[in-house]
Amino acid sequence: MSNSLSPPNAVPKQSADISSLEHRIRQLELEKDALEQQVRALRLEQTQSYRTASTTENTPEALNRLQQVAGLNNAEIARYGRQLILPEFGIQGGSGVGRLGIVDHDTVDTSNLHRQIIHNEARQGMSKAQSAALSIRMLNPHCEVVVHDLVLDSSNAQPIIDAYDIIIDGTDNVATRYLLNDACVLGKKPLVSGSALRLDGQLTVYNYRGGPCYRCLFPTPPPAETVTNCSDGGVLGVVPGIVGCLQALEAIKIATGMGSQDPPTMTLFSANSTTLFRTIKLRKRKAECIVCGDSPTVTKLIDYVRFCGSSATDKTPDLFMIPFQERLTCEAYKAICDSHTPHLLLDVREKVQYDICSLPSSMNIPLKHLPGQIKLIQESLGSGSDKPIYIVCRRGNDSQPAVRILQEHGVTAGEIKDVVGGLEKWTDRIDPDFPKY
Ligand SMILES: Nc1ncnc2c1ncn2[C@@H]1O[C@H](COP(=O)(O)OP(=O)(O)OP(=O)(O)O)[C@@H](O)[C@H]1O
Repeated sequence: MSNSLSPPNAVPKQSADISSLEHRIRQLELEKDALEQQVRALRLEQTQSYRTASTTENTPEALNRLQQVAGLNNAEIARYGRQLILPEFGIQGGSGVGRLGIVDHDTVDTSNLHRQIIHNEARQGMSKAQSAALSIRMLNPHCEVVVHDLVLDSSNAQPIIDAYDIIIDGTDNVATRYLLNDACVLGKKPLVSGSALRLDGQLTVYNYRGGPCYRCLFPTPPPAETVTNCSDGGVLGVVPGIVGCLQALEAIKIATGMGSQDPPTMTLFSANSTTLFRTIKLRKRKAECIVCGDSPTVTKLIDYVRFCGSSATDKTPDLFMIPFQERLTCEAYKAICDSHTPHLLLDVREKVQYDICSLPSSMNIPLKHLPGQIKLIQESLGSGSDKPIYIVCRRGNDSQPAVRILQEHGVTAGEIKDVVGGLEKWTDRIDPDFPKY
């Protein structure tokens, strides 16, 4: 006998199952909202109790108690006093970060000094991780700093990530960003991610309190040739400083239990905009994300250089698109110039870089404009010409796709080759007076 509340026509079993599951999901979502509200209320209570505790903290007894509870000595209390008396920090918040780990494989370069103020003039050529550790110890000899002077990759990342509570990403390549994301999801660590380019910066906290991970936002890596870093695109010195301070702030808030942005947010900074900051709300890809979603398929670290099709270091690219023997060394190009062999030298850097310095008789067409300028190139060469085209860029990265673009557009030339190592190698090997920037 049918229930009087049932619809007149019986619903097929599968649809009934789906709708009851959907009903259950809605119930669970309501329960989740209620629990999140409870957590927020408890956090508020906690902050208020810190506040009450710290109102009595000006007495010697209270300072003694603070010293015992937080394990701080008098010198540290004197040093951090201004922060300890903040109601939002109180005793627990004041006890600081126990251990800082620094990962970097690179050495300090002159071009780093306008923005990476943890290094200085005298440290050029020194390991960046060592130099940063030195500066931190000079600021506070009690701080424990661990130096990881290495390229972080899938063979070594997980144990390093697992040894820390919060991970801060300031790297400059997508392969390492995906690596860090996956290692943080697998190791259940919040990832405070920051980036800066030209006049703009970005800040996001990933994988924190059920929020999205980097792959929720960027499920697939961008094509390698569309990614620009500071060395190619430039950066205003203060911008990474602003982003770095925001990253430090989020890390401190997470460490002290104040919590991070809620709901999860991407903060965009633009030195060129009148408001400077704007924010975008982020959502987790609950079902679809292959790392942090409902049915993850990435359960261990993969080869991120292959996955992204781009190198994890911008100094020694290890993914050449064109085999070395099909390219031209600086020495070979110098010989061509010395023998006055007719050719077209194409410089595919951005115009601002070309204006800083360029090789004689070169023609400047930035890589991104190349497909639209094929006719001009062919005209400069003379149609049906067997004159060769040589292509140069800053470091020998952009010149490779440029060769491919000309080949794909059917440019007829004697040969089309690019110069290995670009103008940087030209300075190192051929002309030390040619500016390096
Ligand atoms: N996989 C990695 N392992 C270790 N360090 C990394 C890794 N990927 C990036 N880094 C480091 O991240 C830092 C990023 O800093 P930044 O973007 O200013 O680039 P840079 O290499 O210092 O400068 P430039 O690109 O202008 O030469 C660099 O010091 C780089 O060595």
